[in-house]
Amino acid sequence: MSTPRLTESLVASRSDLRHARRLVVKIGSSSLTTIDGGISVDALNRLVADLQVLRERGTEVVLVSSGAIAAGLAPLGLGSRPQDLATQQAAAAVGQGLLLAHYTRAFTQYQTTVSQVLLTVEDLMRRTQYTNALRTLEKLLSLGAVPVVNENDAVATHEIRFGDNDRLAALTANLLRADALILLSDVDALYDGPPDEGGRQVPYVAGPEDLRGVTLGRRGKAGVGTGGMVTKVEAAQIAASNGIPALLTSAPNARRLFQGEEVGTFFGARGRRRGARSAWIAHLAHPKGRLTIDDGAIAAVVEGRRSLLCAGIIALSGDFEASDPVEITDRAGTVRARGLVGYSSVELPQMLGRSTAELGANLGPEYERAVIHADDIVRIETRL
Ligand SMILES: Nc1ncnc2c1ncn2[C@@H]1O[C@H](COP(=O)(O)OP(=O)(O)O)[C@@H](O)[C@H]1O
Ligand SMILES: N[C@@H](CCC(=O)OP(=O)(O)O)C(=O)O
Repeated sequence: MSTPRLTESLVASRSDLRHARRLVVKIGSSSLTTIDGGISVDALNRLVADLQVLRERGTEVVLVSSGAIAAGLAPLGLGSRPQDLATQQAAAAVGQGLLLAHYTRAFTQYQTTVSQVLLTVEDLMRRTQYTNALRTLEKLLSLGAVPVVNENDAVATHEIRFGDNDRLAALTANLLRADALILLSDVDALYDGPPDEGGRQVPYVAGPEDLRGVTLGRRGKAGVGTGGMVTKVEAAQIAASNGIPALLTSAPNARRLFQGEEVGTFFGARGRRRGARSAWIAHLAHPKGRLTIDDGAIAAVVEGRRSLLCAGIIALSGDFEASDPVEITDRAGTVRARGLVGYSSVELPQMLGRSTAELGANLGPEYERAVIHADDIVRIETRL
């Protein structure tokens, strides 16, 4: 696998987009569909032409495209987006191939090869699978192919599916250490309230404090998208908190955005750029258990970035093995960090509250290790 790209993002403002080495661009169903719910070949061709502008100036592009379910509706004689999972999956299974055929045709005009990468959350939750996904995507990019990513809807279940492709795109941007995440929707920017009810544009979001007065709607007027603005802002926040700026605008504005014009909403990157592994711990790994720790341990682990020692653990729950991901909560139950635990849930109860020296003396020197090493802990920003 190639070396993780830990250098800072090259994108600090819209005008820096021209210098981006790698961008993850996500387009939602509402931007790819016609009024009757089918795929709009014109919209898709326009997007591909815009992405080609990026590629021609040397930017690697990964496209996260929704639209499989929409593309499958007409061939199956379905009038509108189905509500039940089985029919959605059937529509996606029919539509995904058609969607990719449209992309293949559109990119072929520019002699560009496309590839299809279908992911489930499971793929990114298990470390070996996420490493494989990363390696495949890196290889595709190095070979000059454009990865077109979507959720593997046909096999995903409610329990394991990504909330939506906005989140999938943010996680893909993290995985690939992109310079920015671009979210293209049917709305030209984030508004401080529903745009059709007089909301005003928010051009810049520096952090969660800028979102305090903002009302986010769930479903767009087109009715074909799944997440509305809530999931877009969550995705932007995931990226930004991992050092990757995010830009939100409408698909027709993409060209102007790529040229550095002041369109859309820019979510400034905060915090340190995390390696793919830290991002995995923070956002993907499915926690197998929970450790509740006291105030002193919160200060050491969350604020002081030190390892978690046994003496600070008040309670634990769950069934986990050594090296499994667990959540670290404070006394109030708020998740403050995640980490890869060094002991199993069978070993830990007898160790609780004891000092490292005591553990070494009573259980042997192999128990003198921290419960979670500082390198395996990722702090979680308090959610919106
Ligand atoms: N505060 C807000 N700012 C901008 N758009 C909003 C806001 N609240 C709700 N929306 C709606 O969110 C919609 C975009 O979400 P969605 O339909 O899921 O798009 P996509 O298919 O691109 O994922 C917009 O059409 C807009 O009407
Ligand atoms: N994977 C699904 C789309 C899921 C989704 O998040 O849709 P959207 O909110 O329109 O980006 C599909 O291809 O139809």
